[in-house]
Amino acid sequence: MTSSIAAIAPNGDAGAQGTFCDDMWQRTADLMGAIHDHPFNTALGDGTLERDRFAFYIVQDGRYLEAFSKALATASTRAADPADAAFYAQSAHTALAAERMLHAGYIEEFGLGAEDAAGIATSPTCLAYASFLQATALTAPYPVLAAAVLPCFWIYQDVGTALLQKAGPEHPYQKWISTYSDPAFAASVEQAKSITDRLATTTDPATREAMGEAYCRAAAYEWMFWDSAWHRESWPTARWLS
Ligand SMILES: Cc1ncc(C[n+]2csc(CCO)c2C)c(N)n1
Repeated sequence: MTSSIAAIAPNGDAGAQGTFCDDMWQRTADLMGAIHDHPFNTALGDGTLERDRFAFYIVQDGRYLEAFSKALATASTRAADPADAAFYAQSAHTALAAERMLHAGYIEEFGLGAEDAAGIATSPTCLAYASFLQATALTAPYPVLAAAVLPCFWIYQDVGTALLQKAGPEHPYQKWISTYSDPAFAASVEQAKSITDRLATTTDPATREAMGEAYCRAAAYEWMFWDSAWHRESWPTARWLS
């Protein structure tokens, strides 16, 4: 099964039998395998991930979370259903409050001061993913925005629960793993999925197709985000302009 964006069937035909989420899970099956097998995640799982790589990831992720939280806040303002609006507003808060607390703990543990972190440029991949989400939030139909934010929830739960199977209590990145394998987080993933499924069934075929593209694009960015942290991605232009 290919997971390329080009493989999305016109008018979402491939998903005619299943829910939108089932359809997306199938289309991204190969990509999900690559995310689980990525050296960043295998090293994160067996506890051998170098601190510098994790620190780079944490700093980039802090920037990502600021942008992602704004995209969620925008989803809240655009949701017609008050329960959906409350869910996205709550998630916008969680992204900044709970997850950034996790980040602040690691930044302190790594001895990275605010100035050290400020000296690390936002990576091309982090900026691209954040910009994609914010552009989608402001210019795409609301169901497309719901699809674009879904991989962030769903993929982290999938990776977090897989890592939990491998990690013992003494694991160096235990707090990160517990955040994303927590049953309370699983409940929020279910809610994000059910909102998106409902929107997919009530929207027109062209919008449903655009939802599929947005989901796949965001899922691709999730792989790229791990990969950019593994390589500590920098700007190729950094020697001329910093
Ligand atoms: C690149 C990247 N993708 C997804 C997450 C996970 N995440 C970020 S905000 C949020 C929803 C509200 O808590 C979730 C699940 C992350 N940290 N970094």
